Amino acid sequence: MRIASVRDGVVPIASAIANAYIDFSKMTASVVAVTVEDGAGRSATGYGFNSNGRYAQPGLLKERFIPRLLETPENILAHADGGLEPAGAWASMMRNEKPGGHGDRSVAVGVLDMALWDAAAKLAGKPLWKLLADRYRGGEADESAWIYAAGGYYYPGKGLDELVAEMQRYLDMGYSVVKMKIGGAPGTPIKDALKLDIARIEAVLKLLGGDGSRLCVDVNGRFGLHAALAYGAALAPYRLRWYEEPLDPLDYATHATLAEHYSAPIATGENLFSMQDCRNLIRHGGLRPDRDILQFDPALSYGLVEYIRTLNMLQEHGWSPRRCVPHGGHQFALNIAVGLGLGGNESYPEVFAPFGGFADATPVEDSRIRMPDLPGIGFEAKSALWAVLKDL
Ligand SMILES: O=C([O-])CC(=O)C(=O)O
Ligand SMILES: [Mg+2]
Repeated sequence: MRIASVRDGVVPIASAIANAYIDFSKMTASVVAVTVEDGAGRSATGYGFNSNGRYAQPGLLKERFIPRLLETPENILAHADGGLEPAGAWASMMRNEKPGGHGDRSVAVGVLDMALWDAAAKLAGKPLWKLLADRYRGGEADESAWIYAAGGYYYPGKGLDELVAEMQRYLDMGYSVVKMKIGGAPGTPIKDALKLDIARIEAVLKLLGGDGSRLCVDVNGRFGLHAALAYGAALAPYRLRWYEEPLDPLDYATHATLAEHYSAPIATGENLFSMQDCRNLIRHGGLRPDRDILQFDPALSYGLVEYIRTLNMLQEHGWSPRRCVPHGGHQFALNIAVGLGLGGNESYPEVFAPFGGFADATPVEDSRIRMPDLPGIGFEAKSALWAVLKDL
């Protein structure tokens, strides 16, 4: 087993949308293609990319992680089942990297890790979800994944009518749970934002028949404790599906205080990039394993090799993998959700194209989706994404 070649590029995913913390006017993604030869005459090319929210990492890839990946000793790339073991490549990429301070290097490694898993599944002639179920769950995969439609961004000129029309489109596509941004009406102080957001939330809830369990709201880490508590008190009567990233993602103590005062589900974790950071959230964030949602995104956080460490850590702390619903709306996390039995996956029906969204011929029914039976992650079955990746 040998890493034969690695190619990388940068593509734009810029758009005019904004959340409470950033706009996406200059957002980019790294894309990579990794070709692996198995020494028995077979080769496979896997593809990877980073999900939205962090930028492309061409410098880190070219200077450190691609050269180290190409130097991976052949003997650590073999899995006991005869296939490719991405953990060997991961160890090689992380040689001479100190612990802590995960920053953007976890994004660069995550992009390559995704491509390695795509190649591993293609070499095995199986979809990734099946390879994962075979390697880690005695062959047992879920039949489908729960997904929800994430959107509700701030956008120039977007008012209540446009917001409700957007959510209606998601319902028409087969989603029954939707997510919208709050806490960030452009140029609005947080005290005025609450009034505006309650009007936005009530407009969407009306569309959802008043059922709070069908609506998630996302603050993108903008609030301090005071605003998070004030919003929490206002949101509590609606019994929302979840209240996402209310606080700075690394400020665990404030999460613990919020969780004492807000009893409905809290979701967070899309900006935690290592098992160790996730463990600190679990140890110190006061989150509740019977209701809260963990959104660690393998594409941003050193990939699936690290995500498996995170799932093991969660198990040691009494958390079920069903509490995990990864951020990022990509096919990689969707395969992981079905193969490893997570609680579901995010979906972006209208934003972050072509990286958001799933295989073309997989309809959403009652917020659930089935997986195509195609070797690898399934990028080739998503035409808009494949049009970008095939040029690598
Ligand atoms: O707006 C973003 O940065 C993406 C996000 O939080 C999400 O999908 O939950
Ligand atoms: Mg979010």
